[in-house]
Amino acid sequence: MEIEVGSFGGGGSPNGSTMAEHGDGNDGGGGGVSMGPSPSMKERASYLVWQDLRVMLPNSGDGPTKRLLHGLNGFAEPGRIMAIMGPSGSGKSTLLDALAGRLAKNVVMAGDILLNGEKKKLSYGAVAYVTQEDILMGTLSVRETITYSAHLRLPATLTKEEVQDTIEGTILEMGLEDCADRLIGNWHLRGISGGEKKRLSIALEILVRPRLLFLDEPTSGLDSASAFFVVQALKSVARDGRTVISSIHQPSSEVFALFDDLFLLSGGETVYFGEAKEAIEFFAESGFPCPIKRNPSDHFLRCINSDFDVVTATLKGSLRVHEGRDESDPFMNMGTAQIKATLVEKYRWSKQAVKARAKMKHLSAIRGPATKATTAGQAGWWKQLNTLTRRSFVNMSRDMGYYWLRVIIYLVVSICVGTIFYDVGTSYTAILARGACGGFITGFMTFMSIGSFPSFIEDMKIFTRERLNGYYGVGVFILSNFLSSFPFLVAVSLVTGTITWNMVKFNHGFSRYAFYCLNLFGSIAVIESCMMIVAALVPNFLFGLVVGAGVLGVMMMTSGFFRQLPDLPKPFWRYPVSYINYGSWAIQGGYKNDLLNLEFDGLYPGDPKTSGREVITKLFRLPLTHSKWWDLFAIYALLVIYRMTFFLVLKLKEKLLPFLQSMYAKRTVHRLKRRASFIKFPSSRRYQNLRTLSSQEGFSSPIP
Ligand SMILES: Nc1ncnc2c1ncn2[C@@H]1O[C@H](COP(=O)(O)OP(=O)(O)OP(=O)(O)O)[C@@H](O)[C@H]1O
Repeated sequence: MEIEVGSFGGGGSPNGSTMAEHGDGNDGGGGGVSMGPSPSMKERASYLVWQDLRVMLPNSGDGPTKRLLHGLNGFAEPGRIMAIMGPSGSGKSTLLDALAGRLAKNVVMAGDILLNGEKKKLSYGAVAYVTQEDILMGTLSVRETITYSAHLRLPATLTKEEVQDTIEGTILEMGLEDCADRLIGNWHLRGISGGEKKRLSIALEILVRPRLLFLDEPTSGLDSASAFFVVQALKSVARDGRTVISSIHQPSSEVFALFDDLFLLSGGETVYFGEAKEAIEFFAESGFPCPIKRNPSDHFLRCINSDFDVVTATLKGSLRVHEGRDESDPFMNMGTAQIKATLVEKYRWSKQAVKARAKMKHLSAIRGPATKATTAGQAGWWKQLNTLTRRSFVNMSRDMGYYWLRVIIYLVVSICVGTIFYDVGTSYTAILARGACGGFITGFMTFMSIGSFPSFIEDMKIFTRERLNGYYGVGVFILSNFLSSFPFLVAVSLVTGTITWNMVKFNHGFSRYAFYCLNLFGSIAVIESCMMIVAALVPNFLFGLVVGAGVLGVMMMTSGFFRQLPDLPKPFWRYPVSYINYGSWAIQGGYKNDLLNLEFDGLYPGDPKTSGREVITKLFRLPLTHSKWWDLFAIYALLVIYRMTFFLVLKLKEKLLPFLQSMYAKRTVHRLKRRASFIKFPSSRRYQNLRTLSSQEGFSSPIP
């Protein structure tokens, strides 16, 4: 039997707990009276059912496969909010990630996930996911953050007023009106509180009214009042007809009372799944009643957290425990492993499990609107580019560490260079001085771009979060990043170029000055791109800095200043490294720009003058077969190539890793299947061992 979404309000559910009938969980117009969900709720309704969901960590060797989730069954309904609870390491995040299609690449998933009756794996942009860490731009205010997000994701067909209404409505819904105009805050700006940040993270995800909302421990690190506020806000999101699933760690009793459903996990197994308020009854019936004054969630976790075994074992030897020992306390007489095993077994035959199985069967037959990406590609490409560029520019201009600090340092170092090489002249010794000064400016001064690395890392974090939620494409991000940084790079190049040019008194003429600044700009822009690639590949602050510095060091050494280009070892260093190194082109172009029509004094008075041409070809051993403009062109071509490489790196990270993941998964499954077929007709000697192995790996075994 197939049932249309929304057609169940009249009591088609086996246990009568459909969305329309949860008085506290819907606002379908009836305030708890069974009037059925509103049309908009019907459109948004998402029923998620998971059957025999297993997640395994395959062992590449012959060791056993670690099972992270053991054949879990469950469902989530619109209008309700579900808590996934369990001790640390019990598999909460793994379950959440499996349902949201965000599992790590190194694990294998089996089983079915049905969304409105259709078997599918949710992926990028299909659902909203709020991560544990709040990844936000600290330089923006709450309203600005939501506004930029709205312009990035809301359909272009909406009018300005409608967009504004959505923004203000979301701010109100998440209770952010008091802090709407405050900055979020970063290392040098005091900003909003942790609870407000979390509500802002949720606001960003509910902006486009997703049908399914996943949250990974949204209350961690918050005090009880903030945690209550956050979950209360989630409850109102669910009441709007959305399906909300959240992992949660040790909620207070007030917070726990807000959840409609509870999925209790221990060691990847279901300890309890059903209505949250029935869990107390289940535990009591299983022989582990919750003491009157204890927070139910604390009690549940106390029962199944094996870490307590260690604590109890330690305390058992101490006087305190002997004196106050209560033999009737099950925790003193049973280990948590035993309690957990009892609960898992009892749950299997409990009335809650029977009810859940019937409900799953019913929900699996529901057919609703197909799930499409909630967010991706809704705003037009140009609008996304415009919005991202503006947002990134505002961030760069407000973040002291992004460019301003660098502009100041460039200014100071330029003055230092200008005073050290002041009016360098055309004496014999000036040949070396001009070469060294040019080498320093194109080599070391551009090296200082590494100072932006921490900001790049932050940018990459925001990109990753937004990309995973399907906000925009890789190309838009890369282009907007370059466009927003453009004015700052121009400023840095002009400041450095103007000061050093005038103080050192390089070869005069406006076109030479323009070339000098363009050379500097191109070099800095290439280094920025190079650093972005490093930030994408090594998204760790310290390692990234080390790798970035190493790459730039190699570029400096192969630019032709420390070791002349013809002397570089031909394989590798000369070809191709020096050719893909902006520095070698920058130095060649810079020397041609400065030296070509100059004449230098001889070593001793009366010695013939040395032409700039001779200096370039004989002393610096650089070819004059192409003009300085070709050198400049090569730098800008490298800039395009580096940006394209950045694009490819991001794309490969996004596409290649899942591909390798599925290849690896297939290989592992194939290996396990081969073993399973091998045990079809086992010799009696091996029978018992293989049976154990097969059941350990979680694959249905042909062995009876
Ligand atoms: N991608 C992975 N690779 C290796 N091990 C993993 C992976 N994902 C999860 N695990 C392991 O699976 C177990 C469950 O991890 P998970 O993060 O789901 O637990 P959790 O209940 O969310 O814990 P916490 O509350 O501490 O976040 C842990 O032992 C963890 O080390």
